[in-house]
Amino acid sequence: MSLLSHLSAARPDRRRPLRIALVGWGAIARRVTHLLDARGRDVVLAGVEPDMVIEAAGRAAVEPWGLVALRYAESFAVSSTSAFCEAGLLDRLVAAAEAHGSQILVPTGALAAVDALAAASILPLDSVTHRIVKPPVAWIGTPAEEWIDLDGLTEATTFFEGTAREAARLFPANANVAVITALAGIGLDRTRIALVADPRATGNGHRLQATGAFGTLDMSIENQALPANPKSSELTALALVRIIENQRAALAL
Ligand SMILES: NC(=O)C1=CN([C@@H]2O[C@H](COP(=O)(O)OP(=O)(O)OC[C@H]3O[C@@H](n4cnc5c(N)ncnc54)[C@H](OP(=O)(O)O)[C@@H]3O)[C@@H](O)[C@H]2O)C=CC1
Ligand SMILES: O=C([O-])CC(=O)C(=O)O
Repeated sequence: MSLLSHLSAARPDRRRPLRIALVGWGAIARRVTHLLDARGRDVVLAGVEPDMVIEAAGRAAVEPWGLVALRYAESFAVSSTSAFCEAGLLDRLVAAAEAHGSQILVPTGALAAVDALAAASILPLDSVTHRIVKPPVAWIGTPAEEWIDLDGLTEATTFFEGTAREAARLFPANANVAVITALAGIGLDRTRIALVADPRATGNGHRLQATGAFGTLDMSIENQALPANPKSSELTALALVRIIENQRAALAL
């Protein structure tokens, strides 16, 4: 076999439909399935032998499903990135990916400018801050309920300031993005997070600011929430669709 034909036999055939398996059947998974269906791309939901396993379930699902997925599939995409605030969990998944030649994918989720932050982190970064603003309804069922009067708020109120690790530990359903910021930039313990309840907010807002040798970054995004879950943004589902479609695209963006 010539070197060229050997190389071409080794790479995945992107003309073959992508077989995906979804873990979780909530707001994000349903929206992703609907969008993929509506766009008519060559993606097949597969119960067995998937190429890609996509977690859109919850923190508890990440390690058990990740370990199985990384053994049998090419890639495992994680939505509940707050799981990575648990010491050692990400290391165990990375070890599994290395052992089996598979890959952990961290979709950009509800966030923008993650690519720029990750590129910027090749040179030293001085600071990274991330402010998450959501309407009071999105903070129901979280510790915010005990710290502030969510029903009686008349103005935007910051109820948490701390590290990305602590934000993800305390707010698993609202601060997955804090971990994405941290992984792209300066880590869970140096990334500063502010969490805000704003009675005037109509969606979920993120402001990411970073300084370093690359220059400065200041990104704001106002996301529509998913109707089925006000804690989760539409962009999270869209980012998953993008990463899924990119697996087979001739032009990946
Ligand atoms: N990375 C990011 O930017 C973002 C990440 N997220 C995260 O993505 C995940 C999915 O969000 P969303 O769809 O809105 O959440 P939903 O609550 O709408 O849906 C979660 C689904 O996962 C199922 N589920 C929960 N735990 C497990 C488990 N251990 N194993 C298998 N299935 C499980 C639930 O089943 P049942 O109903 O039976 O409990 C439900 O079907 C959440 O963890 C959320 O925090 C959300 C927004 C942004
Ligand atoms: O959807 C969002 O805006 C962010 C979110 O819930 C999360 O990171 O968990």
